[in-house]
Amino acid sequence: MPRKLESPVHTQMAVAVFKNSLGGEYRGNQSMEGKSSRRRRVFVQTETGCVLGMELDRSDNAHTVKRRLQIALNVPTEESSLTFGDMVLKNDLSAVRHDSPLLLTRNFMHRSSSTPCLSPTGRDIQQKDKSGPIEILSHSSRFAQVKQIVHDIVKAMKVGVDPLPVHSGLGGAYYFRNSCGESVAIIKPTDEEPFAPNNPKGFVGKALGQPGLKLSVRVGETGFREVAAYLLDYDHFANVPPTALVKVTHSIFNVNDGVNGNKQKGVKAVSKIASFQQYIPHDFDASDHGTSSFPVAAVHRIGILDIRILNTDRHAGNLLVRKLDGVGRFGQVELIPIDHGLCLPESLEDPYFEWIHWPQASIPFSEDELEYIKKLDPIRDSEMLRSELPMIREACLRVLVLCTIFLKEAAAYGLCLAEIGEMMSREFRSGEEDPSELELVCIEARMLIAEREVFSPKSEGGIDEFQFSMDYEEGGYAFSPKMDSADFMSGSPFHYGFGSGNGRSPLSTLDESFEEELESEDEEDKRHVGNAAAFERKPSVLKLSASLKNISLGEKKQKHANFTGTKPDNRYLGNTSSGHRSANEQLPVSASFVKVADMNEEEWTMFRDKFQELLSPAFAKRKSITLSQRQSQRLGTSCQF
Ligand SMILES: Nc1ncnc2c1ncn2[C@@H]1O[C@H](COP(=O)(O)OP(=O)(O)OP(=O)(O)O)[C@@H](O)[C@H]1O
Repeated sequence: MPRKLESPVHTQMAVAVFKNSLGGEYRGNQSMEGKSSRRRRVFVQTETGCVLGMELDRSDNAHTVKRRLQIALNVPTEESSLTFGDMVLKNDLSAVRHDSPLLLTRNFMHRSSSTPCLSPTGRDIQQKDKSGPIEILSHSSRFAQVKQIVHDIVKAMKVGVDPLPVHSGLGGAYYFRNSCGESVAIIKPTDEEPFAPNNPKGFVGKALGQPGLKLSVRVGETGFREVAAYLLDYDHFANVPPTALVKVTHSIFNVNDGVNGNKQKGVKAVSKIASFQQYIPHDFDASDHGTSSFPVAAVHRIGILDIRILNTDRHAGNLLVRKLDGVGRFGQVELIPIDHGLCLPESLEDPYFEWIHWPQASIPFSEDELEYIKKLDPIRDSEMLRSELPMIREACLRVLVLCTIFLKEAAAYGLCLAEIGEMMSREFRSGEEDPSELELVCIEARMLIAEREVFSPKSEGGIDEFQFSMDYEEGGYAFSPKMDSADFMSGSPFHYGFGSGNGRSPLSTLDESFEEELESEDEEDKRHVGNAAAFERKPSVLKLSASLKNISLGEKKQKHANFTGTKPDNRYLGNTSSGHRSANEQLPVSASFVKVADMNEEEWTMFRDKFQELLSPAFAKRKSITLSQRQSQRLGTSCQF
């Protein structure tokens, strides 16, 4: 055994800061800041939620990290990968920054709720944790407010003020309090999200890293999205409460026993990676109150944020309302947007914008709002997020870039919030889901760059090879959920707070995905028909561009069906998923009409340019639809604002 692996393990249940052979003891953030850059602390999380803090030095590699995990947590680490966002870490750990959360994932595809939980019992490894009870996983000044709240909570914990569990919502959440007993923060551990191994409300069954409630958002990855929404909310424009990623240690947190998903009793302090958000005192949420009193500017600002981040979960319960005048008259309420865990999906998705039919959303943007939108720079945003949240996936950033470009161009064209939101939303007709107008533009842009590659003299394989690879490299569906629909239906909390506007819910998306999974098996058979058949399909693929050019809203479904079969099978959009998982494992193909992760840098740049070019005709079409709708409904001057 290498010398450094013999060093003592400091851990307390799932808590640990692993001291390496350099012998230094971790004493919190301050001491790390003073140390040389040779030493970095990281937090390694297993798929079942155990967290081990350890200090790395330059000679460390994935193997040594895994060995330490094996010793400290008694978990098998063979056949597993150490991942950091999109990256699978091998020998070189230089990309891993101080305080980064890493994930240990097993390489087998079909994991289920019956997979034994690897949470340590604590008996073998109980030692004192050297780190503080709450540590912000960043030293950025952007989290100054959070730092102050953390300080207050730690003081309160020392005098015995304990957190309280939050009963609403599907995930595990806890109100942490100050010395006066007032709630000052809400903490949501990443391993207690819906379907995550330690969810306290019975919604378990998946490992961290697998597709979650939304198929394009992995289990355990909602925390960094909450932080991303806060970081992107420049000048506190939309009023997102200060949010950070933390490592937090407390006995209140939930740990399930792995086999049945039952709560473990008598568990001592456990460490979790969690989102930490300032608690904002409020009077009610937007589902409890008429929306007509909401200020136009507040609705616009939240809508602008939702569009940029493609929020798939802006239901009324995720808008807190505070009365400013004690009564809550028109304009005298403040809106606080919360719960951004399902934003920035890894591929274009159907967003959920509760505000879409509110009259405020049909009022044109103000000069200030247009100025704010004009100044948005999605490339700069991406760089900022990469630097503040190094685990963020490139696919999420590409979605941010596309949606921000879409917003900027649409606002400059003169579209209002409701029109932009509608263009991003899918339509459901006769039980079928149509791609949104935004997605159609993306499909068209991908078609055009694919055609360009086919006809380019530089194209190496020529048409046959190109077509063959399109047909054979499309995404295999790697994820096989073990829960059946009965499992999903069994918990009434699923009916809580979702999709009140259009009757859709994440549940229906899940059901659809199962159907599509079955269908994709048929597709799989069809794919293995050989090169000749693949070549046969070429003309229809090449014709798609032309056929989509004159697409109208009413024709969308039909045209799309002509292209892809009957469902979104994305022959342009998928990628191979082998028998082994990687950090960049593709999400299920059926989750999206448009993928963004599978393009290389050059394709992505070409795609972005094409996308931008295609926007103005799409906006013109939308404007004419709005006008004709207004005429037919005689709504022209009925607006009350
Ligand atoms: N920043 C905050 N300030 C005050 N209360 C909050 C805050 N964030 C969340 N809450 C309260 O906690 C409840 C649960 O939070 P949240 O909706 O974020 O959890 P969730 O498990 O993600 O819920 P859902 O299942 O609706 O997605 C909210 O309904 C709200 O009442």
